[in-house]
Amino acid sequence: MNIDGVPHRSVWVDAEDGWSVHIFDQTRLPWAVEILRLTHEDEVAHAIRSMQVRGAPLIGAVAAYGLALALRRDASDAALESVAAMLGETRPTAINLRWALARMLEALRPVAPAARVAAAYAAADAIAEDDVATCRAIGQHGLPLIQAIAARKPGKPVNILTHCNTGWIATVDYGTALSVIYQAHDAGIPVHVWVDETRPRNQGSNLTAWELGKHGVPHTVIADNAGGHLMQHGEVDIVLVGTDRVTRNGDVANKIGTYLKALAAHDNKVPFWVALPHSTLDMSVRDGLREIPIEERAAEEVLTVTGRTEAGEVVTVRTAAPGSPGANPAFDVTPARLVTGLITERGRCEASEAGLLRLYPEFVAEPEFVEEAAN
Ligand SMILES: CSC[C@H]1O[C@H](OP(=O)(O)O)[C@H](O)[C@@H]1O
Repeated sequence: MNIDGVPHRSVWVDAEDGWSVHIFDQTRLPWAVEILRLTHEDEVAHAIRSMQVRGAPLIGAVAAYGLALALRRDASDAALESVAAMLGETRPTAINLRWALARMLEALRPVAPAARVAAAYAAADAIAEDDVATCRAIGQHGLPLIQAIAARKPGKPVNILTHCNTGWIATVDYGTALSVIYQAHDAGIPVHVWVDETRPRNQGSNLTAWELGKHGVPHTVIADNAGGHLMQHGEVDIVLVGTDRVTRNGDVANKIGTYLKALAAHDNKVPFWVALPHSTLDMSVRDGLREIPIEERAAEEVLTVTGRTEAGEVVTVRTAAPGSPGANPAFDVTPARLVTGLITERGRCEASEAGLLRLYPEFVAEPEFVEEAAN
């Protein structure tokens, strides 16, 4: 995707020094496009924890580069293992983080310390390039869904509801659910996107709306609680969301509020599709509700809101009553029974073990749990 016509990526190695890592500060978007130059694994860990960088596939890619940064100072076995473990603990729900670090460990453990830095950057680059190709392919496999709806309502926009941000800023490029939307828009299909604001961090109103506006995709920001009403009144043709972890039986962990959208979609017979790259699969888990760790973030995120004043100052203000406590589960789990289907880089399938194994036959044998591989 582009920013103002400039081809862009969400993470890149500095072309001048060849080793520092650049990301956007997503806590400053859409009000300012600020680039952070990361030079130490602790800066990477902070960026992930604070959501300066966020998005399941992207945090995996950035953590991979964070490991490369650490090895520049200490490429020992002990450093390799301890930094991978530290980065793996920054956020618990998105399996992509552990998937990427497991891939890095698999690539680097056999390499002599003296050759590890070059190998680490090569492995991190491979993860990033894999994500770009994967997310582009997700868009291509999702496109027929939009085309089929458009064919049934010629000349009218396909109304798509999406939750959180699953665009190019949440991945290395293209996005997941938004990759489908971009490809439909770029193919000339009239689309309109209902953008859930996605409290508490407003990834929808801040990031998805910014991305869609930059790309000229018609959209409307709505309160998180409006989606069910719109579905009841026939204003939503399809729900398209991303995910942070899909289990072997098709359960879907995603941003808090996704489950409620799935319930409303089910009740109104609106197709509910989930877009994901292979790095979001956790085929060692069979019961998402009981086994996927749900990140509990600071209550402050619920009790406040961040925005820009008329004077252009970005501020955070408390919106909740003084003294009231808050709770902030950052994800929820949508059971497979509420998911119409999964859109992956290999094609579409039903949200079930049989569906996933048809696309990913290599997972027939239960794999070692990814977390164990990363530790
Ligand atoms: C393609 S991003 C997938 C997923 O990640 C987001 O979580 P967060 O904003 O907390 O990093 C959100 O759940 C997206 O659906």
